Amino acid sequence: MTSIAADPTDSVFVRACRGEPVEHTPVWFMRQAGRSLPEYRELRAEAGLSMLETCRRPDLVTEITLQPVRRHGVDAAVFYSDIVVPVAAAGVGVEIVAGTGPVVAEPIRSSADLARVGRAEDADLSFVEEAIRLLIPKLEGTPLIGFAGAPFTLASYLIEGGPSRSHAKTKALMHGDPQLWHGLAERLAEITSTFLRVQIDAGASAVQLFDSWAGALSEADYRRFVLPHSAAVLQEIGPVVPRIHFGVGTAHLLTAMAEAGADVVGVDWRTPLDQAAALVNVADLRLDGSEPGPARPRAVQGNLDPALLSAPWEVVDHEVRRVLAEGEAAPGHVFNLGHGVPPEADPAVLTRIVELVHKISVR
Ligand SMILES: Cc1c2[nH]c(c1CCC(=O)O)Cc1[nH]c(c(CCC(=O)O)c1C)Cc1[nH]c(c(CCC(=O)O)c1C)Cc1[nH]c(c(C)c1CCC(=O)O)C2
Repeated sequence: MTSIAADPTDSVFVRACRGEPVEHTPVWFMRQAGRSLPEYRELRAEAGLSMLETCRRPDLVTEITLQPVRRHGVDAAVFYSDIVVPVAAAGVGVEIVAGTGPVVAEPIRSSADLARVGRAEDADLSFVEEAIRLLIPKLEGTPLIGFAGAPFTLASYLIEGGPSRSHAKTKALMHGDPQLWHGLAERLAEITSTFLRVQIDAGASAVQLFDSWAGALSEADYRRFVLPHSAAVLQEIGPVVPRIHFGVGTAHLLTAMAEAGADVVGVDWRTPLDQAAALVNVADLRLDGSEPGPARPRAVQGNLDPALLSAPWEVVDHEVRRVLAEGEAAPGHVFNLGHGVPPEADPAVLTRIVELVHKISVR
Protein backbone atom coordinates (compact mmCIF):
# COMPACT_ATOMS: atom_id res chain seq x y z
CA MET A 1 0.00 0.00 0.00
CA THR A 2 1.34 3.43 -0.80
CA SER A 3 1.15 5.96 2.00
CA ILE A 4 -0.43 9.29 1.19
CA ALA A 5 1.50 12.25 2.55
CA ALA A 6 -0.47 14.52 4.88
CA ASP A 7 -1.84 17.72 3.34
CA PRO A 8 0.26 20.67 4.60
CA THR A 9 -2.68 23.06 4.21
CA ASP A 10 -4.50 21.00 6.87
CA SER A 11 -1.46 20.87 9.21
CA VAL A 12 -1.50 21.92 12.86
CA PHE A 13 0.73 24.87 11.92
CA VAL A 14 -1.56 26.25 9.19
CA ARG A 15 -4.68 25.70 11.29
CA ALA A 16 -3.13 27.55 14.27
CA CYS A 17 -2.26 30.45 11.93
CA ARG A 18 -5.92 30.56 10.88
CA GLY A 19 -7.15 30.42 14.47
CA GLU A 20 -8.75 26.98 13.93
CA PRO A 21 -8.75 24.20 16.54
CA VAL A 22 -5.49 22.23 16.87
CA GLU A 23 -4.42 19.06 18.72
CA HIS A 24 -1.36 20.85 20.12
CA THR A 25 0.46 24.17 19.73
CA PRO A 26 2.75 24.07 16.68
CA VAL A 27 6.38 25.16 17.02
CA TRP A 28 9.17 26.25 14.67
CA PHE A 29 12.16 28.54 15.16
CA MET A 30 13.24 31.57 13.17
CA ARG A 31 16.76 30.77 11.88
CA GLN A 32 16.26 27.08 12.64
CA ALA A 33 18.26 26.31 9.48
CA GLY A 34 21.75 27.60 9.93
CA ARG A 35 24.79 27.90 12.07
CA SER A 36 23.49 26.35 15.29
CA LEU A 37 23.50 23.00 13.44
CA PRO A 38 26.79 21.08 13.02
CA GLU A 39 25.36 19.36 9.91
CA TYR A 40 24.80 22.83 8.37
CA ARG A 41 28.34 23.98 9.16
CA GLU A 42 29.73 20.76 7.68
CA LEU A 43 27.71 21.07 4.49
CA ARG A 44 28.74 24.72 4.01
CA ALA A 45 32.43 23.89 4.59
CA GLU A 46 32.23 20.97 2.16
CA ALA A 47 30.47 23.01 -0.55
CA GLY A 48 32.94 25.90 -0.16
CA LEU A 49 30.39 28.41 -1.48
CA SER A 50 29.32 31.81 -0.21
CA MET A 51 25.95 32.16 1.50
CA LEU A 52 24.35 33.72 -1.61
CA GLU A 53 25.86 31.07 -3.91
CA THR A 54 24.48 28.40 -1.57
CA CYS A 55 21.01 30.00 -1.82
CA ARG A 56 21.17 29.57 -5.62
CA ARG A 57 21.80 25.80 -5.39
CA PRO A 58 18.43 23.99 -5.18
CA ASP A 59 20.08 20.72 -4.03
CA LEU A 60 21.83 22.43 -1.10
CA VAL A 61 18.81 24.59 -0.23
CA THR A 62 16.68 21.44 -0.08
CA GLU A 63 19.07 19.63 2.25
CA ILE A 64 19.60 22.67 4.56
CA THR A 65 15.84 23.34 4.82
CA LEU A 66 15.23 19.69 5.79
CA GLN A 67 17.99 19.53 8.44
CA PRO A 68 16.09 21.16 11.35
CA VAL A 69 12.86 19.32 10.45
CA ARG A 70 14.67 15.99 10.73
CA ARG A 71 16.60 16.89 13.85
CA HIS A 72 14.01 18.78 15.93
CA GLY A 73 10.66 17.51 14.63
CA VAL A 74 9.40 21.09 14.22
CA ASP A 75 5.89 21.63 12.79
CA ALA A 76 7.07 23.75 9.85
CA ALA A 77 10.11 24.14 7.64
CA VAL A 78 11.39 27.59 6.70
CA PHE A 79 12.85 28.02 3.26
CA TYR A 80 16.62 28.45 3.37
CA SER A 81 17.35 31.72 1.62
CA ASP A 82 17.87 35.32 2.72
CA ILE A 83 15.96 38.58 2.54
CA VAL A 84 18.59 40.02 0.18
CA VAL A 85 18.34 37.15 -2.35
CA PRO A 86 15.61 38.83 -4.49
CA VAL A 87 17.38 42.20 -4.24
CA ALA A 88 20.56 40.59 -5.57
CA ALA A 89 18.46 38.96 -8.34
CA ALA A 90 17.20 42.47 -9.18
CA GLY A 91 20.78 43.53 -9.87
CA VAL A 92 21.89 45.16 -6.60
CA GLY A 93 25.49 44.31 -5.68
CA VAL A 94 25.16 42.73 -2.24
CA GLU A 95 27.16 40.20 -0.26
CA ILE A 96 26.47 38.48 3.02
CA VAL A 97 29.49 38.83 5.27
CA ALA A 98 29.68 36.17 7.99
CA GLY A 99 29.27 37.69 11.45
CA THR A 100 28.08 41.01 9.96
CA GLY A 101 25.14 40.50 7.60
CA PRO A 102 24.28 41.95 4.18
CA VAL A 103 26.75 44.54 2.83
CA VAL A 104 25.92 46.73 -0.18
CA ALA A 105 29.06 48.11 -1.85
CA GLU A 106 27.29 51.04 -3.53
CA PRO A 107 24.42 52.20 -1.29
CA ILE A 108 21.19 53.62 -2.75
CA ARG A 109 20.92 57.32 -1.79
CA SER A 110 19.77 59.22 -4.91
CA SER A 111 17.33 58.79 -7.77
CA ALA A 112 20.29 57.83 -10.01
CA ASP A 113 21.06 55.07 -7.48
CA LEU A 114 17.42 53.94 -7.50
CA ALA A 115 17.69 53.41 -11.26
CA ARG A 116 20.24 50.64 -10.49
CA VAL A 117 17.58 48.63 -8.61
CA GLY A 118 16.07 46.39 -11.28
CA ARG A 119 12.38 45.68 -11.77
CA ALA A 120 10.82 42.65 -10.11
CA GLU A 121 9.76 41.16 -13.46
CA ASP A 122 13.38 41.09 -14.66
CA ALA A 123 14.71 39.23 -11.61
CA ASP A 124 15.51 35.57 -12.29
CA LEU A 125 14.15 33.58 -9.33
CA SER A 126 13.92 30.23 -11.13
CA PHE A 127 16.34 28.68 -8.62
CA VAL A 128 13.84 29.47 -5.82
CA GLU A 129 11.04 27.77 -7.69
CA GLU A 130 13.23 24.76 -8.48
CA ALA A 131 14.35 24.37 -4.84
CA ILE A 132 10.77 24.47 -3.54
CA ARG A 133 9.59 21.94 -6.12
CA LEU A 134 12.38 19.59 -4.95
CA LEU A 135 11.54 20.24 -1.32
CA ILE A 136 7.78 19.72 -1.18
CA PRO A 137 7.73 15.94 -1.74
CA LYS A 138 10.65 15.48 0.68
CA LEU A 139 8.77 17.37 3.39
CA GLU A 140 6.10 14.63 3.38
CA GLY A 141 3.31 16.98 4.48
CA THR A 142 5.31 19.27 6.78
CA PRO A 143 4.30 22.80 5.71
CA LEU A 144 6.94 25.08 4.19
CA ILE A 145 7.12 28.74 5.24
CA GLY A 146 8.28 31.09 2.52
CA PHE A 147 9.49 34.56 3.50
CA ALA A 148 10.74 37.94 2.38
CA GLY A 149 12.11 41.14 3.87
CA ALA A 150 9.65 44.02 4.22
CA PRO A 151 10.37 47.25 2.31
CA PHE A 152 11.71 49.15 5.36
CA THR A 153 14.17 46.47 6.51
CA LEU A 154 15.43 45.94 2.94
CA ALA A 155 15.66 49.70 2.31
CA SER A 156 17.72 50.13 5.45
CA TYR A 157 20.37 47.68 4.18
CA LEU A 158 20.39 49.39 0.76
CA ILE A 159 20.59 52.94 2.12
CA GLU A 160 22.97 52.33 5.02
CA GLY A 161 25.15 49.95 2.95
CA GLY A 162 25.05 47.36 5.74
CA PRO A 163 23.63 46.62 9.18
CA SER A 164 22.88 49.69 11.28
CA ARG A 165 21.75 50.25 14.85
CA SER A 166 20.42 53.78 14.40
CA HIS A 167 19.15 53.56 10.77
CA ALA A 168 20.14 57.25 10.69
CA LYS A 169 20.71 57.59 6.93
CA THR A 170 17.43 55.78 6.23
CA LYS A 171 15.45 58.08 8.53
CA ALA A 172 17.18 61.17 7.12
CA LEU A 173 16.30 60.09 3.57
CA MET A 174 12.65 59.32 4.45
CA HIS A 175 12.09 62.76 5.92
CA GLY A 176 14.48 64.67 3.66
CA ASP A 177 13.34 63.24 0.32
CA PRO A 178 9.96 61.54 0.79
CA GLN A 179 9.51 61.16 -2.96
CA LEU A 180 12.74 59.17 -3.33
CA TRP A 181 11.87 57.18 -0.20
CA HIS A 182 8.44 56.18 -1.51
CA GLY A 183 9.93 55.37 -4.94
CA LEU A 184 12.47 53.03 -3.35
CA ALA A 185 9.92 51.47 -0.98
CA GLU A 186 7.51 50.87 -3.89
CA ARG A 187 10.22 49.18 -5.94
CA LEU A 188 11.15 46.98 -2.97
CA ALA A 189 7.48 46.15 -2.30
CA GLU A 190 7.20 44.84 -5.88
CA ILE A 191 10.37 42.76 -5.50
CA THR A 192 9.14 41.38 -2.17
CA SER A 193 5.67 40.54 -3.51
CA THR A 194 7.23 38.75 -6.47
CA PHE A 195 9.58 36.76 -4.20
CA LEU A 196 6.64 35.71 -1.99
CA ARG A 197 4.44 34.90 -4.98
CA VAL A 198 7.12 32.65 -6.52
CA GLN A 199 7.40 30.76 -3.22
CA ILE A 200 3.62 30.38 -2.84
CA ASP A 201 3.14 29.27 -6.45
CA ALA A 202 5.89 26.66 -6.02
CA GLY A 203 4.20 25.22 -2.91
CA ALA A 204 4.87 27.26 0.25
CA SER A 205 1.97 26.85 2.75
CA ALA A 206 2.51 30.16 4.60
CA VAL A 207 4.70 33.24 4.29
CA GLN A 208 6.46 35.46 6.79
CA LEU A 209 7.20 39.11 6.05
CA PHE A 210 10.24 40.10 8.13
CA ASP A 211 10.33 43.77 9.08
CA SER A 212 13.08 42.99 11.55
CA TRP A 213 14.23 46.55 12.16
CA ALA A 214 10.88 48.45 12.00
CA GLY A 215 10.99 48.78 15.80
CA ALA A 216 13.55 51.59 15.33
CA LEU A 217 10.75 53.84 14.02
CA SER A 218 8.18 55.88 15.94
CA GLU A 219 4.58 54.85 15.33
CA ALA A 220 3.96 58.09 13.42
CA ASP A 221 6.90 57.48 11.06
CA TYR A 222 5.93 53.83 10.68
CA ARG A 223 2.37 54.76 9.69
CA ARG A 224 3.46 57.48 7.27
CA PHE A 225 6.49 55.90 5.59
CA VAL A 226 6.25 52.14 6.03
CA LEU A 227 2.76 50.78 6.70
CA PRO A 228 1.33 51.54 3.20
CA HIS A 229 4.20 49.64 1.54
CA SER A 230 4.03 46.59 3.83
CA ALA A 231 0.23 46.60 3.47
CA ALA A 232 0.63 46.67 -0.33
CA VAL A 233 2.77 43.52 -0.12
CA LEU A 234 0.51 41.59 2.26
CA GLN A 235 -2.74 42.61 0.58
CA GLU A 236 -1.34 41.94 -2.89
CA ILE A 237 -0.57 38.35 -1.78
CA GLY A 238 -4.07 38.01 -0.32
CA PRO A 239 -5.39 35.33 2.02
CA VAL A 240 -4.31 32.36 -0.18
CA VAL A 241 -1.90 31.23 2.56
CA PRO A 242 -1.49 32.57 6.14
CA ARG A 243 0.65 35.72 6.24
CA ILE A 244 2.90 36.22 9.29
CA HIS A 245 4.36 39.68 9.96
CA PHE A 246 7.26 40.04 12.37
CA GLY A 247 9.66 42.63 13.71
CA VAL A 248 11.90 43.13 16.76
CA GLY A 249 11.22 45.79 19.42
CA THR A 250 7.77 46.46 17.97
CA ALA A 251 5.64 46.69 21.16
CA HIS A 252 4.51 50.16 20.03
CA LEU A 253 3.83 48.99 16.45
CA LEU A 254 1.92 45.72 16.93
CA THR A 255 -1.46 47.28 16.10
CA ALA A 256 -0.12 49.00 12.97
CA MET A 257 1.71 45.84 11.84
CA ALA A 258 -1.54 43.87 12.21
CA GLU A 259 -3.39 46.53 10.17
CA ALA A 260 -0.97 45.89 7.32
CA GLY A 261 -3.04 42.75 6.70
CA ALA A 262 -1.23 40.00 8.60
CA ASP A 263 -3.09 36.87 9.71
CA VAL A 264 -0.47 36.20 12.38
CA VAL A 265 1.65 38.81 14.16
CA GLY A 266 5.11 37.74 15.33
CA VAL A 267 6.04 39.18 18.73
CA ASP A 268 9.49 39.49 20.30
CA TRP A 269 10.18 38.55 23.95
CA ARG A 270 9.48 42.05 25.30
CA THR A 271 5.66 41.88 25.03
CA PRO A 272 3.63 39.13 26.74
CA LEU A 273 1.48 37.31 24.18
CA ASP A 274 -1.79 38.01 26.01
CA GLN A 275 -1.11 41.76 25.72
CA ALA A 276 -0.03 41.33 22.09
CA ALA A 277 -3.24 39.40 21.28
CA ALA A 278 -5.34 42.36 22.42
CA LEU A 279 -3.25 44.84 20.39
CA VAL A 280 -3.60 42.97 17.09
CA ASN A 281 -7.40 42.57 17.19
CA VAL A 282 -8.01 45.36 14.63
CA ALA A 283 -9.29 45.85 11.08
CA ASP A 284 -7.02 45.72 8.02
CA LEU A 285 -5.94 49.11 6.67
CA ARG A 286 -7.91 50.04 3.54
CA LEU A 287 -5.33 51.16 1.00
CA ASP A 288 -7.99 53.01 -1.01
CA GLY A 289 -8.77 55.19 2.01
CA SER A 290 -12.28 53.77 2.50
CA GLU A 291 -13.76 53.16 5.97
CA PRO A 292 -12.09 50.22 7.75
CA GLY A 293 -14.13 47.02 8.09
CA PRO A 294 -14.72 45.17 11.36
CA ALA A 295 -11.82 44.23 13.63
CA ARG A 296 -10.55 40.73 12.92
CA PRO A 297 -8.96 38.40 15.46
CA ARG A 298 -5.41 37.40 14.60
CA ALA A 299 -3.10 34.67 15.79
CA VAL A 300 0.22 35.46 17.45
CA GLN A 301 3.65 33.89 17.08
CA GLY A 302 6.47 33.81 19.62
CA ASN A 303 8.05 34.60 21.96
CA LEU A 304 10.66 32.84 24.11
CA ASP A 305 13.71 35.06 24.67
CA PRO A 306 16.49 33.47 22.55
CA ALA A 307 19.05 34.51 25.18
CA LEU A 308 17.46 32.02 27.58
CA LEU A 309 18.44 29.08 25.37
CA SER A 310 21.71 29.06 27.28
CA ALA A 311 20.06 29.30 30.74
CA PRO A 312 19.60 26.17 32.92
CA TRP A 313 16.85 23.85 31.61
CA GLU A 314 14.55 24.61 34.60
CA VAL A 315 14.47 28.26 33.46
CA VAL A 316 13.67 27.28 29.87
CA ASP A 317 10.96 24.87 31.07
CA HIS A 318 9.35 27.58 33.18
CA GLU A 319 9.48 30.17 30.39
CA VAL A 320 8.05 27.78 27.77
CA ARG A 321 5.08 27.11 30.09
CA ARG A 322 4.57 30.84 30.66
CA VAL A 323 4.65 31.60 26.91
CA LEU A 324 2.13 28.80 26.22
CA ALA A 325 -0.19 30.02 28.99
CA GLU A 326 -0.08 33.62 27.71
CA GLY A 327 -0.62 32.39 24.13
CA GLU A 328 -3.97 30.90 25.24
CA ALA A 329 -5.41 34.44 25.14
CA ALA A 330 -5.02 34.59 21.33
CA PRO A 331 -7.32 32.91 18.77
CA GLY A 332 -4.26 30.99 17.56
CA HIS A 333 -0.69 30.58 18.83
CA VAL A 334 2.41 29.43 16.95
CA PHE A 335 5.26 28.85 19.39
CA ASN A 336 8.60 30.36 18.36
CA LEU A 337 11.46 32.36 19.81
CA GLY A 338 11.16 36.15 20.05
CA HIS A 339 13.88 36.40 17.36
CA GLY A 340 16.23 34.03 15.53
CA VAL A 341 18.20 31.11 16.96
CA PRO A 342 21.64 32.45 17.98
CA PRO A 343 24.56 30.63 16.26
CA GLU A 344 25.90 29.46 19.64
CA ALA A 345 22.59 27.85 20.72
CA ASP A 346 22.78 24.18 21.75
CA PRO A 347 20.57 22.33 19.23
CA ALA A 348 19.69 19.74 21.91
CA VAL A 349 17.86 22.49 23.84
CA LEU A 350 15.78 23.33 20.75
CA THR A 351 14.79 19.67 20.31
CA ARG A 352 13.80 19.51 23.98
CA ILE A 353 11.65 22.64 23.61
CA VAL A 354 9.78 21.09 20.67
CA GLU A 355 9.09 17.97 22.76
CA LEU A 356 7.95 20.05 25.75
CA VAL A 357 5.63 22.30 23.69
CA HIS A 358 4.06 19.25 22.04
CA LYS A 359 3.63 17.44 25.35
CA ILE A 360 2.14 20.18 27.51
CA SER A 361 -0.06 21.88 24.89
CA VAL A 362 -2.07 18.75 24.03
CA ARG A 363 -5.78 19.60 23.84
C1 LIG B 1 17.49 40.74 8.90
C2 LIG B 1 17.50 39.43 8.13
C3 LIG B 1 18.53 38.97 7.27
N1 LIG B 1 18.14 37.74 6.77
C4 LIG B 1 16.92 37.40 7.29
C5 LIG B 1 16.49 38.46 8.11
C6 LIG B 1 15.18 38.52 8.82
C7 LIG B 1 15.24 37.65 10.02
C8 LIG B 1 15.85 38.27 11.24
O1 LIG B 1 15.34 39.29 11.70
O2 LIG B 1 16.81 37.71 11.72
C9 LIG B 1 16.10 36.23 6.99
C10 LIG B 1 16.75 34.90 6.93
N2 LIG B 1 18.05 34.60 6.70
C11 LIG B 1 18.22 33.24 6.67
C12 LIG B 1 16.95 32.66 6.84
C13 LIG B 1 16.78 31.16 6.65
C14 LIG B 1 15.77 30.43 7.22
C15 LIG B 1 15.76 30.29 8.73
O3 LIG B 1 15.20 31.18 9.40
O4 LIG B 1 16.22 29.24 9.21
C16 LIG B 1 16.02 33.69 7.03
C17 LIG B 1 14.53 33.60 7.29
C18 LIG B 1 19.47 32.51 6.46
C19 LIG B 1 20.73 33.14 6.91
N3 LIG B 1 21.13 34.43 6.66
C20 LIG B 1 22.37 34.61 7.18
C21 LIG B 1 22.81 33.42 7.79
C22 LIG B 1 24.14 33.22 8.51
C23 LIG B 1 25.32 33.24 7.58
C24 LIG B 1 25.76 31.91 7.02
O5 LIG B 1 25.17 30.85 7.28
O6 LIG B 1 26.76 31.94 6.28
C25 LIG B 1 21.79 32.46 7.61
C26 LIG B 1 21.78 31.02 8.01
C27 LIG B 1 23.12 35.87 7.04
C28 LIG B 1 22.40 37.08 7.46
N4 LIG B 1 21.43 37.71 6.71
C29 LIG B 1 20.93 38.78 7.42
C30 LIG B 1 21.61 38.83 8.66
C31 LIG B 1 21.36 39.86 9.75
C32 LIG B 1 22.51 37.75 8.69
C33 LIG B 1 23.41 37.31 9.82
C34 LIG B 1 24.81 37.77 9.69
C35 LIG B 1 25.72 36.98 10.60
O7 LIG B 1 25.57 37.10 11.83
O8 LIG B 1 26.56 36.25 10.07
C36 LIG B 1 19.82 39.64 6.94
